[in-house]
Amino acid sequence: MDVLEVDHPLAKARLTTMRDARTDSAAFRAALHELTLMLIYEAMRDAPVRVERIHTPVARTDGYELANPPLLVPVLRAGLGMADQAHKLIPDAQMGFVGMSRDEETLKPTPYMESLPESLAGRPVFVLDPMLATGGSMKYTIELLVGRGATDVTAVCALAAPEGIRVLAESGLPVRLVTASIDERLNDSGFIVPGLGDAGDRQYGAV
Ligand SMILES: O=P(O)(O)OC[C@H]1O[C@H](OP(=O)(O)OP(=O)(O)O)[C@H](O)[C@@H]1O
Ligand SMILES: O=c1cc[nH]c(=O)[nH]1
Ligand SMILES: [Mg+2]
Repeated sequence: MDVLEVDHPLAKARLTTMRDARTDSAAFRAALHELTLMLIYEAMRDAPVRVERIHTPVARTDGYELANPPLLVPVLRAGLGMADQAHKLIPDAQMGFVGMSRDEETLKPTPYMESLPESLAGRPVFVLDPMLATGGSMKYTIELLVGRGATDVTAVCALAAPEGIRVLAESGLPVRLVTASIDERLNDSGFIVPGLGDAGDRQYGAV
């Protein structure tokens, strides 16, 4: 599996804000918004473009537009904090939604919502979720997408644990990962270490 760790001072600075336990919800959301722009920018680096001739006020030149914009799929709740920013960079993208909540005892994902186009054949898909921990939620989401014909999935995550990366790599699913950091490990409660805590709670409050 291809893994791109976006190792950039600006990404590190936003991630530091998100990690810091003193950061309040508003500042956490703002940092995630800005980090998302950076992750999507890197994730789109090799996206195919269509070339067309245009006129500037001065001369004719080549113009470029995305040949096949990805479907954006935020995983609720925490992925919602990445959705608008990804859409800002890729305004032509369609958006689907998956709702998933991890059982904090078993660490298994419990899906509660799914709103996706019927066929994803031939369409790249970007799954937006700040956290890849055990990998259970992401694997479940990608299986849903593959069930609808997706063959080209990018998981866009602020943080990833080695355990979750291994689960995706060994799944054989057609996925690559773009993340701002591969952290050390999971703790006994399934939280990423050093991590940033619960990404949903830190944005929206504890449920
Ligand atoms: O890799 P995993 O072990 O499956 O954990 C990662 C999942 O946990 C978090 O969601 P959570 O279940 O806390 O839901 P929330 O976004 O509503 O807070 C996170 O946003 C991922 O979806
Ligand atoms: O560290 C973690 C692990 C799973 N989900 C989160 O929000 N944070
Ligand atoms: Mg949560």
